[in-house]
Amino acid sequence: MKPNVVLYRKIPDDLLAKLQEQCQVTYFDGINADNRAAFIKALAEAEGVIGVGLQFSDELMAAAPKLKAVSTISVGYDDFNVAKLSARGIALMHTPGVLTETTADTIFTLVLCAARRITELAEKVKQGEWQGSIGPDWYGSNVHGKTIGILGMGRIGYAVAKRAHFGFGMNVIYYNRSAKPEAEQQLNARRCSLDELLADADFVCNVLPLMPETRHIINRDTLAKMKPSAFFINGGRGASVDEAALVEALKSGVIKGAGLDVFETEPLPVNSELLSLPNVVALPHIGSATHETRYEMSKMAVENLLAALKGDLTKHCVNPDILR
Ligand SMILES: NC(=O)c1ccc[n+]([C@@H]2O[C@H](COP(=O)([O-])OP(=O)(O)OC[C@H]3O[C@@H](n4cnc5c(N)ncnc54)[C@H](O)[C@@H]3O)[C@@H](O)[C@H]2O)c1
Ligand SMILES: O=C(O)[C@H](O)CO
Repeated sequence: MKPNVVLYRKIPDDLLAKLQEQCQVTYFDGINADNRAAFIKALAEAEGVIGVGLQFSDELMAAAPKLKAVSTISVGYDDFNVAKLSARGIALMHTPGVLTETTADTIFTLVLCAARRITELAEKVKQGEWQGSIGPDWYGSNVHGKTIGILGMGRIGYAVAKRAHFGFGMNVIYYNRSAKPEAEQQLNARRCSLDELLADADFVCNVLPLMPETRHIINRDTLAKMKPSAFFINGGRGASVDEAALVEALKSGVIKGAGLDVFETEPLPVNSELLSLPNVVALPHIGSATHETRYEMSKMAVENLLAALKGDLTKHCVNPDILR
């Protein structure tokens, strides 16, 4: 008999067909207040779950007693409690690698947009405010030749650093749990302490995964250690930043500006003070959001789930130890 699977995010038709060939699929086009009860009901028979953008709470875990595998269509897996999944022998699969270069493109776009005030000034042009030759009040800051500090020199951190080093002649420093010899050899990157990075970087660029140690790693104290001319770029997770402290730092000139793809609450509430600050570039969590990359992520997530339901955890499994 085909295993029951609950899909809670739209995926391309050919990938849905592939999933349906091997599984009995119950599909939800995202979970909201109207369909949550039906979703919870469907979880009762689910051996597999696949989707993204939903906190997989204790309530949802309890509603899924037959669950064997969860496949998130993302590389970040902070929506899941890995220890609790592992304790129940449930495999957690994710999509590393396929989104690395696209996400690095987005993050570097934020570096450029924040430094050169691209969205702010483009808006002024549209509003008819470009009435003469521009002066220093519309100038930005150089990117080339500056120092970029990468928080989290993993796959995406390295891809950002590669762009900075080869494309913009930037000096690369990084803060990471372990040393990254490839970055040191290929990009002349230097590993340093968090404090050192904050003091030296012209662009502090967060690509750390969200976990207890990285929650609010950017806060009032760490922001105060940055240069007043520096920019903070967030391409990791919103909750790595104390947003109230960031707003304060941006308003009071503790730092110069920010480029943000992720936020503590998403979608970013329309009354967020961040939206009223001219020195903030805010994007709607589009790190990996290209047609090509989102297709590859869905494909990998479907393949991951099918493999995990057959007991194959050799690829893209966060907790393969459950087999021991
Ligand atoms: N904005 C987006 O759309 C988007 C897209 C993809 C990924 N992301 C985020 O980026 C994160 C990184 O993705 P990746 O593929 O580069 O992951 P990765 O695992 O390759 O890299 C993470 C790096 O952080 C380091 N690290 C982890 N915890 C640390 C700690 N406490 N202190 C210091 N270093 C630590 C790891 O050693 C690793 O080198 C994801 O977890 C996700 O949250 C965001
Ligand atoms: O972690 C990821 O893959 C991105 O944030 C997309 O959700």
